[in-house]
Parts: sequence; structure tokens; C-alpha cells
Amino acid sequence: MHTLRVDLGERSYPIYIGRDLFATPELLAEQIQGSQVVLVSNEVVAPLYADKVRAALGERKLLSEVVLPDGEQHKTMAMMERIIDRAMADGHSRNTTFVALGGGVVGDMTGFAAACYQRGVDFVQLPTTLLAQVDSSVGGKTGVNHPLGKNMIGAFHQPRAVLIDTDTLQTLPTREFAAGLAEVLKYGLICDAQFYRWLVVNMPRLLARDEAALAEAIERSCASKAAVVAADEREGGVRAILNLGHTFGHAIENHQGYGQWLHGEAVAAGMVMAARMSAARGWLSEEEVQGLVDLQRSMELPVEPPPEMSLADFQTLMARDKKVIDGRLRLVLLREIGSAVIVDDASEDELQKLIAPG
Ligand SMILES: NC(=O)c1ccc[n+]([C@@H]2O[C@H](COP(=O)([O-])OP(=O)(O)OC[C@H]3O[C@@H](n4cnc5c(N)ncnc54)[C@H](O)[C@@H]3O)[C@@H](O)[C@H]2O)c1
Ligand SMILES: O=C(O)C(=O)C[C@@H](O)[C@H](O)[C@H](O)COP(=O)(O)O
Ligand SMILES: [Zn+2]
Repeated sequence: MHTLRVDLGERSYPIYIGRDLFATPELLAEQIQGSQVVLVSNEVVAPLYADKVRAALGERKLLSEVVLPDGEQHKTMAMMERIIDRAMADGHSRNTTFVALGGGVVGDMTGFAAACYQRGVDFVQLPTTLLAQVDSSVGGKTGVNHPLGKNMIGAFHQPRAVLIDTDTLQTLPTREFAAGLAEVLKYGLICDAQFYRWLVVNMPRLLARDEAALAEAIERSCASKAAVVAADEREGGVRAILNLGHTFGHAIENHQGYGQWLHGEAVAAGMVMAARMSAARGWLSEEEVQGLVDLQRSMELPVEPPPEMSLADFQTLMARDKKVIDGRLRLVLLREIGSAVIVDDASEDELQKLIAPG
């Protein structure tokens, strides 16, 4: 087992990474103060792992369980309220702990419910997708979607601990696995050129789910995320680099009504768009953009925006992005591989070229 730490003063917490962690004696139980727990999962993950987690929680005076419907289209206020309703109905007090068992959708909603319940209770992340293990379980961004915009309702609320049981990846479908790798690639692109080069070389091993390669990719991703979050917990500045590809990606997800392209797939298309814009500004070479395109193709990730989306669609949806300040669109671009920059001067012409290249 490897342990990393997110350094945030009194809100600091550990990230444990290892095999079969849900069955590691006492590890989960030790993260939870008090004897009350609300375990939140979904209809796909609960049948796979809830028994193990229940056993790891040990004897509890009060244990409630919420099994949510599966999918991004259910990342809503209504489902978040379902968690709150269960906690209220079962009489959970302020010293309860919410435990999120699942991917980013379950984690984001459970964290948001924990942030709101009685003005804030503890929560622990048990991420079971690659995407959740390398990204969403760390950093305390919680929330739900609004029909008009992605993650528009939420709160910053840090977990007490993150337990990454890498064995759970064995049951993850291929498409979900690749979507998680998109966010892994993001760290190389924004802040770690050496890691990016390592990913290019080791992608075949990762796609084959080689254990050693996966463990290294998860650890390096979590270390990057922890460092960025520790530097800027509430996205006043540098944390926005974690949004590479997301301004475009969130527009795509929203345009599709959520749940057609996976989050990681939409981000993958968005990262190529950001790379193309960076190349047009002379910051990346055409070879570097092609390298990214080839890599993402090898991962079966999208490299173009959906053909049905027009410039106007992107403009309307991106105008609602949370990074917009006083009506000015802010985009994360790449100064070079491994170094992100935030720009606020993207022209219509530059955007048009991304949507209808050539
Ligand atoms: N809070 C953050 O910082 C942050 C970061 C990145 C993404 N996100 C959010 O995370 C969400 C995407 O997360 P995701 O990609 O994990 O999607 P997800 O939570 O929908 O999970 C993907 C699919 O895999 C299934 N699943 C989960 N674990 C499994 C397992 N071990 N075996 C088999 N199936 C399993 C799920 O039921 C689901 O069908 C988006 O809503 C995105 O906005 C948040
Ligand atoms: O942790 C962050 O900060 C991120 O931006 C990570 C992203 O991968 C993630 O998708 C996040 O939920 C996006 O946040 P948003 O503020 O753009 O909704
Ligand atoms: Zn993301």
C-alpha cells in the first residue's frame, strides 16, 4: 500500500493506494469517527463491492444504505436529495460519515450531500473507476449537474480519506477505463512532461491493465492532483489548469443531455481542441498535436468534437462555464507539453477553426 497526503492544514487527508484495500483489516473503519454511516453506491457497483465494504465498516450503531440509479443523467439534485432523505429518515446526526462507493458520479453527489447535511458532515471516498481514482475522489469538488450546465450546483468539501482499491478496476468496462486514462493524460499535458513521455511509451501496458504500470499511473496522477489542490484549494488561480479540455468537454456533455459521451471522452476531444489552438498560437508543434491525436486514437478516445455541434452551440454553452469572468471566456491551453496556461483572449476565428478544421 502507498500513502499520499493532500496538504490542506486542518482539512488535510490521506490517499491510500493498493490492492484489495477494502479487505485490509481496520483501514476503512479507522477513517471513520463515530458509529453512524450512510453508505452510498449505485445499482452497478453495490452488487459488486457493497458486501466487502459493509464487512470493512465493522459493527455500526446505525448503518444506512442508498443505492442510486446508474449514469451521468442521474447526477441531479433529486438524487442528491435522496441521500439526504435517507439520512434524515434513519435519524443520522451530525457525527455521521457518508461513504461514497463508486465512480465520479456517486462520489460527487455523496460529497455534495455530505457538504449540505446538517451544514456539513464527514465523508470518505471509495473510488471504483479509474477516473474517480485519479481525479474526482481527490480535491473536494462536489456537486450535481443542472440542465443548463455541468456541475453548476455544488460545494468545495474535502473528504476525510480516499481509499483506492485498485482491484476494483478488474470489473471496469473497457470504455470506462479509457475515459479514466484521458484524465491521466491530462496531468502529463498540464504539469508533467516526463510523465507524458512515460505515458506515450507505456500506453500499451496501461491498456492491457498491467498492474505495475497502473499503480504507477494512479500514484503519479494523484500526486499531481494533490499538489495542485494544496496550492489552490478553491480554484482562485492555478487549480483551473485541471480544467484542460473541460470547457469544450462540458459543452459537449451538456449539448448531448449528459450520458452519451462519457466525461473522459468529452474531455479527450476537448484536450485535442485545446492542443490545436495552442499549436495555432505557435506554442505546440504540429507533430506534438499529431502525437496526442495518435495516442488518443490508440486509446479509442475521440479526437474531434461531435460533428453535429456548431460554433454557436459551443459559444452558447461555453459562455456558462464556471471559469468565465465578467463575460470573458477563459480557456486552458498548453504553452508546451507539461505546462498549461490560462488565456482570456480566444477569438471567434480561433474557435471556428477547431470546430470545422481546415
Ligand atoms: N470532483 C471532481 O474533481 C471530478 C473530477 C473528474 C470528474 N468528475 C465527475 O465524475 C463523473 C465521471 O466519473 P466516472 O467516469 O467515474 O463515471 P461514473 O461514476 O458514471 O462511473 C462510470 C461507470 O462505471 C460503473 N462502475 C463504477 N465502478 C465500477 C467497477 N469497479 N466495475 C464496474 N463498473 C463500475 C458505474 O456504475 C458507471 O456505469 C462526471 O460526472 C464528472 O463530472 C468530477
Ligand atoms: O478538480 C478540479 O479542479 C478539476 O477541474 C478536475 C476535473 O477533472 C473535473 O471534471 C471537475 O469536476 C471539473 O470541475 P468544474 O469546476 O469545471 O465543474
Ligand atoms: Zn474531469
